[in-house]
Amino acid sequence: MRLHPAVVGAAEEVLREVLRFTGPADVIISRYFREHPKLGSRERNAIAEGVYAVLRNKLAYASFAESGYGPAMRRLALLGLADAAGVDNLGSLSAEETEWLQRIAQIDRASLPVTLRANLPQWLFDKLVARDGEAATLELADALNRPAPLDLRVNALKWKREDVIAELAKAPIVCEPTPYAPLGIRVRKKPALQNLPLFKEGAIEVQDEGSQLLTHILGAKRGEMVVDFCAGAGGKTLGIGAAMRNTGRLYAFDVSEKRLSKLKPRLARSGLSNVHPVLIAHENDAKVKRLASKIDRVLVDAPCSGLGTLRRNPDMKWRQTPESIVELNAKQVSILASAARLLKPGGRLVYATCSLLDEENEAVAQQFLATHEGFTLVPMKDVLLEQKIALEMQDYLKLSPHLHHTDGFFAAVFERKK
Ligand SMILES: C[S@@+](CC[C@H](N)C(=O)[O-])C[C@H]1O[C@@H](n2cnc3c(N)ncnc32)[C@H](O)[C@@H]1O
Repeated sequence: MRLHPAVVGAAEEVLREVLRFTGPADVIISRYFREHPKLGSRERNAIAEGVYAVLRNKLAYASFAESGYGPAMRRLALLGLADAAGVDNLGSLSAEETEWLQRIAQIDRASLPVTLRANLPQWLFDKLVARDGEAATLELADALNRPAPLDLRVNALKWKREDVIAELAKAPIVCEPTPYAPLGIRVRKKPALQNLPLFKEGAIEVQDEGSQLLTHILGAKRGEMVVDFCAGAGGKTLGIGAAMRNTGRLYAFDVSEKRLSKLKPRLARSGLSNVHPVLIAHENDAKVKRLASKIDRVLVDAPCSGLGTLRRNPDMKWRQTPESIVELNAKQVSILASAARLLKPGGRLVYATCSLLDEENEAVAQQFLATHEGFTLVPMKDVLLEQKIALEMQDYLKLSPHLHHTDGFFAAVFERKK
């Protein structure tokens, strides 16, 4: 069915704003939809997916848009919409525009120069090629430039995974268990979940399989004292609280009141009563210091470049710069040092990011070990064995979309010496 002709102008307007990179693309898109309530759901979907397609393929599309007709922003919008909805579903195109889009569709992407195929900013492309080589970088870029599947986590307090899969099948929603995360479900298409009874009663949450694995790596147990240092809206907090079987005490720290406030309704749905959200001013806040040496496990899901989540947030690659990575790096080191003071002897500290860059990952872990004699590295392969997770890793967890079909994640586990 053809889309309303207004989608092209709307996509153009949204793109103009998004490509200024003054804020996250999802926030700009949601605001536009709030301000334009008459747009239908198919149109909204095509506009959002079309804008995301431009962000994913920006370099290649900019080169394609050197040919074509009409204003440059319209050409980009048409390329994105054609990718998201198909040329035949776009109404109101001129004959030349349709013919142009059909010509572009014939281009063999493998014949493009490597930088256009990768669609990464030059600094990032160069960094990855220097580390992994060109072939592996292109494979990684290809996986990062595709939309992510929809993964769910089952709330183990309330349901078993196989029962949720059977219940979803009745909807009917086609899904399967995730290969590595024991409570994960991968959904084939992207159905609306918000109105499902399973969602309303807190049996499921949307969470990438990689993110779920971090919760298991922390290994929190019944009755323990645990801190989720950078809890945000609580993606991982909810999984940790359930792993603790709603016992013990789980502090959810964050410096963002807005993000922590999004945790509240999720907590209410989850049935957890062991979680204590705590707004802190910074990582050295007195509220943190009060818990020094009292905690069994701390997760530092550090603020990072987010370059491992480009499947969901393709704008991040254009918004990050080498300078922003340096700033984030200083924050990561400082948060990790403060979090380390919380641990009891024998306690475990997990440092995690959704970055693909060594300077946010191994380099931070190695610097931590070099400056914290009281801690040792627990090799990731041992942690995964303890948790019965069938993933081949050495010292660290390194998940990558082209190898594991998850977002890109890194994790290191440290233990405070007894
Ligand atoms: C990667 S996000 C966390 C995502 C969250 N753990 C989840 O699973 O949904 C990083 C978080 O760190 C928070 N943050 C930034 N600086 C911080 C600091 N100094 N101390 C604690 N949290 C901080 C940010 O507000 C953000 O919510």
